[in-house]
Amino acid sequence: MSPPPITISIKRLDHGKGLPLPAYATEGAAGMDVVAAEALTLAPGARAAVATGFAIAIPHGFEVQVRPRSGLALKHGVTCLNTPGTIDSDYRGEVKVILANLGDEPFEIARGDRIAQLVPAPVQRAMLGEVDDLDETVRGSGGFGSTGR
Ligand SMILES: O=c1ccn([C@H]2C[C@H](O)[C@@H](COP(=O)(O)OP(=O)(O)OP(=O)(O)O)O2)c(=O)[nH]1
Ligand SMILES: [Mg+2]
Repeated sequence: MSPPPITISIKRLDHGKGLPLPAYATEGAAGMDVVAAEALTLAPGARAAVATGFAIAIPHGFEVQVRPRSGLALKHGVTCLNTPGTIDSDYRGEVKVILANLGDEPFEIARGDRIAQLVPAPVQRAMLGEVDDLDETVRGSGGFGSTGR
């Protein structure tokens, strides 16, 4: 059983009027698909912060992750460069999707195209306890492939 849904306030900006709000495509979808509020062409190797036409207020203690769509990644090499993007609960500006074209062809985005998905998540905060020595482990400082392929 998943926890009960949280309510995220959403405000359409002027250039977002007439666009569908983010929505789950299927009953079991984890992410709400979000559409572009502007048309643009992403050249190979280019990146852009794509307008969505809305702003949100996330309840304290939660974030919203902006994740790529696998279809765009596999078919066109188009992904969210900063994946997963982080929308802070205190951010009130326009939500943007930072898309990068890692493919070989220019990628055309039309207003209304689904470009990413939004996944809310609880935020675990931490306090830092500064020490002179950390406890010892078998791994120690081994990392970055130290256990083999
Ligand atoms: O994909 C993204 C990532 C971020 N943001 C917005 C919301 C987020 O709350 C804010 C800051 O994001 P982040 O903390 O990742 O960027 P930063 O470079 O650390 O900027 P800041 O100094 O404003 O925190 O930018 C988006 O609209 N889309
Ligand atoms: Mg930040």
